[in-house]
Amino acid sequence: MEINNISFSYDKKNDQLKSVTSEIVKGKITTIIGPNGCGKSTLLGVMSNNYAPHTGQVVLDGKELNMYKTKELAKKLAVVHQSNEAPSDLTVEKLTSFGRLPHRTLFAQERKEDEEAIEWALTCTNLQNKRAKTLQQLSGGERQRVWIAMAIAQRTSILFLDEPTTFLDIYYQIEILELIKKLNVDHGLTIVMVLHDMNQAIRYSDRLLVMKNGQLFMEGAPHDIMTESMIKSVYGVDVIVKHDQDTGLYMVPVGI
Ligand SMILES: Nc1ncnc2c1ncn2[C@@H]1O[C@H](COP(=O)(O)OP(=O)(O)OP(=O)(O)O)[C@@H](O)[C@H]1O
Repeated sequence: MEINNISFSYDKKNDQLKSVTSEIVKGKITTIIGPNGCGKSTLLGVMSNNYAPHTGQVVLDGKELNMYKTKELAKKLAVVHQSNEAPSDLTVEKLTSFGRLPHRTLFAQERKEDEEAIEWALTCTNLQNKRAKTLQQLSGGERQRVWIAMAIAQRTSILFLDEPTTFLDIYYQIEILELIKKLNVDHGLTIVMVLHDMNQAIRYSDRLLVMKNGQLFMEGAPHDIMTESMIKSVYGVDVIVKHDQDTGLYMVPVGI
């Protein structure tokens, strides 16, 4: 996916994205980081054709995003949004099956291919035993896995996740990030996610897009770009960057 000179405004006065140019590399995990309000979710929204940029274009597989029909794009790209709501009486299996809608025609019966995709999604997310449960019977971590199951049941090669670990305790955060990694390594999904935790971003990403004030401030491999001066410029926070033989690169905030 190519992101070519994207500018976007919600109110047609101030640009929330300013001339953003980048590339999402196939088969890699790319994480968008940056301070609150810098435009991470907005960029994800433009990259999934939710918002139309007023300049520039996003090109997926050689075709501009706005040239795709909704269903056609939904066969290539799935999104797990920041907050999700569903009627509380729907079961895990039913919600997961909604991921198949782009592949079905009106009134069509579920086909073998749909059943297989749903089973695959439930297995990947370890929800087979929870399939008959409703959302309100699940923990926050399990609920997040249901939204991921629904998205991957779409069987796309690209998966976007906006802050997938928010509101989860550290155990469930790691569980979700390990699941995302597995989807990337074992199933070849191209991942683009937004994260706030920089140490998790370093650990789970091949590439980082660092945003500041609606602009792409820097991009590259975590080891190349995560420096004390970069964090200070972007977040205004003093950090110490450490290299550990076992855990790799990590950073410790020391003040503002
Ligand atoms: N629907 C909207 N209408 C108008 N302005 C919006 C809308 N959504 C976001 N904004 C504004 O656009 C800017 C970028 O917001 P965005 O949500 O993309 O930032 P973010 O980096 O994802 O923030 P956070 O880390 O807090 O989730 C902010 O100034 C925000 O107030």
